[in-house]
Amino acid sequence: MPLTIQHDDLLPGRNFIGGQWREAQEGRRFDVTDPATDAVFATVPDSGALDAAAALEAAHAAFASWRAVPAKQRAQILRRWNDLVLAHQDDLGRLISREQGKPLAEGRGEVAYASSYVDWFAGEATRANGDVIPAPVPGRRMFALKEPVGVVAAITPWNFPAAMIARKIAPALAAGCTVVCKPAEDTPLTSLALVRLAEMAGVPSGVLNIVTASRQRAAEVVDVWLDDPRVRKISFTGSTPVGKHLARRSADTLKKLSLELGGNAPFIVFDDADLDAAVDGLMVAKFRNGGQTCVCPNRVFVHSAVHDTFVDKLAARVSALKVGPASDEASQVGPMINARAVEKIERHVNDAVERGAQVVVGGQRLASMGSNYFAPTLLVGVDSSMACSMEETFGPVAPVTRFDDAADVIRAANGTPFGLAAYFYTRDVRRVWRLADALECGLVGINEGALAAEAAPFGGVKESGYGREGSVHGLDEYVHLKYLCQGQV
Ligand SMILES: NC(=O)c1ccc[n+]([C@@H]2O[C@H](COP(=O)([O-])OP(=O)(O)OC[C@H]3O[C@@H](n4cnc5c(N)ncnc54)[C@H](O)[C@@H]3O)[C@@H](O)[C@H]2O)c1
Ligand SMILES: O=C[C@H](O)CS(=O)(=O)O
Repeated sequence: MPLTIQHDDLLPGRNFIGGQWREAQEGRRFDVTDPATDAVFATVPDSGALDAAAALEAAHAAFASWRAVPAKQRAQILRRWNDLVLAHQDDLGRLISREQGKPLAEGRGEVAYASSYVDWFAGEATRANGDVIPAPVPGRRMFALKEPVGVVAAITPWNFPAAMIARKIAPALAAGCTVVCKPAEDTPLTSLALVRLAEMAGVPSGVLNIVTASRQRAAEVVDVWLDDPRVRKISFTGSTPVGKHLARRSADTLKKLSLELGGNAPFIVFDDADLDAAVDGLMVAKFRNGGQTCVCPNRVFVHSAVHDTFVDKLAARVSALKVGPASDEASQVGPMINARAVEKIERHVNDAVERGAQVVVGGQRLASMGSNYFAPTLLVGVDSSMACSMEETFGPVAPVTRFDDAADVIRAANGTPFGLAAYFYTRDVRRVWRLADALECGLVGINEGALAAEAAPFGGVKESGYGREGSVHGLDEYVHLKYLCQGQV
């Protein structure tokens, strides 16, 4: 099925600054490619410092009036945005699949997922309650108010181009903040389409601004925002090295930061687990988006007593996965995002094999399909010395390690600088709580492979970052508390 868009006005192809669709001031553009074919199918502005500064001016100018808009009205605008997102679910799903490569069902599913955050934060806008504090001394009244922090810079990755934008922009607007956004260079079109729908929903001029830039110019754009004291918050999802750079560079102006960074999730199968459920959970968690998800299991630990049975069941499922372009409705695993991604996956598999792992399924590129395809892969005999155990592979590779002792596997699971997600399967209720306490991470799947939900707090610990998106805590990332103390009462 061709991934064509029915509504051309979803493809503005320009930056949105101060309520106007504009070319980059230096007039440059860069290519957007279809990862299924490597064909260029669109171009967008290759912005620089001038565009970043203009977006910031617009956001700063709009802040005073936007924060004064009653919360109920901000919520209504967000709801209109959400209605438009859902009304364009098919087009947006096709756009995501076209520029990101995920199967069409996942593209459509991501639109619904993105929408769930807009809907959620429309509700949260009206519940940004403060506190009335019992005064410890007579003659005083004490209050804590929630105030929007100011201009927010949102910097997003390519793997969930709609959901990551929604998860940042919706709470920022709900709180009364204005936004400058730089989407990932691999997937700018979905972000521009969402901003176009926000414009149609009535988000006022200057409140939401977006500038696109190539990989080479991303830092030039973001540095303008990092260095300017008027940007009060950076909300970033992406790799840990870039997250650390943002934290360092924004230190001089002491901005508030949310950093949703890389993971290295363990997936542990105990000897008393329901093995069919564990295989189901691993398939969902590992192969969603071709393994390019920050919460994907990156290390699979299986108890020796069930190892061979589990591996046999898993091998049958992995070999049955249908790889293909998103334009084929039957595809379950699409192309990887780009050549760099495939090179990393190949390096991890080759390194594992050289160090003694065995390939049970897959293990190589699918070059006949295109340059960005890698076969769904199952490795056994993996150990902690291998690159695939230490670094996030971000691809369709399930590396299995055998274990015998619960204390050892907890140590191994925690033996990484990262701490985003972890999963385990067991029927022992005491073990459930021991593991839930012991695992060093922000999200735990207990006999469950699908974790994310707008109502849940999403975020990591250690070098997976800090801050939480979604849930009743998500809005707090975009407000500060102001304490009022009234005397002579
Ligand atoms: N924790 C989470 O919620 C979460 C969610 C999705 C992705 N991720 C992580 O993101 C990574 C994959 O995404 P990616 O490759 O797009 O990450 P990335 O860090 O390379 O890029 C993310 C964004 O940062 C921008 N960027 C790159 N270099 C920059 C610089 N020097 N200064 C300013 N901005 C810069 C990019 O243009 C892009 O918009 C993985 O590690 C994945 O785990 C984490
Ligand atoms: O890649 C990271 C995500 O945050 C995706 S999800 O929220 O887990 O769907």
